[in-house]
Amino acid sequence: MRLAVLVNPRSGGGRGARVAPGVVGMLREAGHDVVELRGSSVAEAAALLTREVTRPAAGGVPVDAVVSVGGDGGIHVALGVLREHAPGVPLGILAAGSGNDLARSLDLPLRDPVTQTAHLLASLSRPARMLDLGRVRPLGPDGAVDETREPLWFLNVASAGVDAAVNARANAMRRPRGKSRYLLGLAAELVRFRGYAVRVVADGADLGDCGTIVAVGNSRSIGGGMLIAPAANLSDGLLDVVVARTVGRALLASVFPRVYSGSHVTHPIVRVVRARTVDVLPDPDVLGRAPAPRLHADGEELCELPARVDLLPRAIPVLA
Ligand SMILES: Nc1ncnc2c1ncn2[C@@H]1O[C@H](COP(=O)(O)OP(=O)(O)OP(=O)(O)O)[C@@H](O)[C@H]1O
Repeated sequence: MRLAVLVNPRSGGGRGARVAPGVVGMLREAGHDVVELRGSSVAEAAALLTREVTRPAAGGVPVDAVVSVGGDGGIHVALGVLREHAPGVPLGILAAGSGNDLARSLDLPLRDPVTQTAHLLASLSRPARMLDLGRVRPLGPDGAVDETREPLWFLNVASAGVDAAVNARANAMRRPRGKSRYLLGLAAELVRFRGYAVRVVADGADLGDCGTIVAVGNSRSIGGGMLIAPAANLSDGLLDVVVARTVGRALLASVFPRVYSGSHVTHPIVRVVRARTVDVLPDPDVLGRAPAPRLHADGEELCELPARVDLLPRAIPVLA
């Protein structure tokens, strides 16, 4: 098979760069024709992959699968290119990031690159799993989808509550690497927490003040295994919407750690609903809350509010 391997050298504090040569070597030894792509930025990586997957149109050799060596951000880049230029080409995942939440949800091996590559090789001979693809579209002032903007894609969880604010903080940090960034970000956010002015409408039902947690889950975890939407299923055609109303700092500090195990969903301030279409809207700041954070997903910033989140059911083939 011809495989395009997109390496994110920055992922996992350099783990992507370290494991890539061994991964590519094993794939070649197994008889695959591998082209390794390494950009120094997201834009460069996307351009390299676009060139590779659009070669067939110019009479070149078609790519049979794209493999992301990186974290959820690396997968996000590959996903955007595949969606736009080669929607039928399956995506393989070699988890080499800090959080690796999609790989966790798919029960892929996370640690030893030899085991990971062996798993990837085996998955190449099985039919791909068709996963629901999360779509985010900014809304215009009239409340309708702004058709002048391109849709944004995600596989894990789209958020606009405390988890998005923590994500924004973690992304802005240069150090430490890995999961402890999220903890530091959480501590910094908790100190000044006063709720966010955000409201959620799920399949037409207004869920009201959602000033603490707004998580729209296609899959279940964020931040390296925090089970924010513990019952989310990647191929059920539905979004698991997990929200919590505005609460004080002390209550938030006692409830939020339960996200690690997923047991927050049984707390009275938390509501979970399943929906197909979810509008995340700025709320008038009547309670002295902070402006809502921008919508984040797969560890990346997506767009400002208001925005509509929905799914394309079983739209993305993934090797798992
Ligand atoms: N192919 C790429 N080449 C260069 N930079 C990339 C590429 N893909 C993503 N990036 C950038 O690198 C950052 C980190 O990527 P990634 O998410 O893969 O690693 P991580 O943050 O260590 O893992 P995780 O998201 O699973 O916690 C992304 O936020 C993005 O800005």
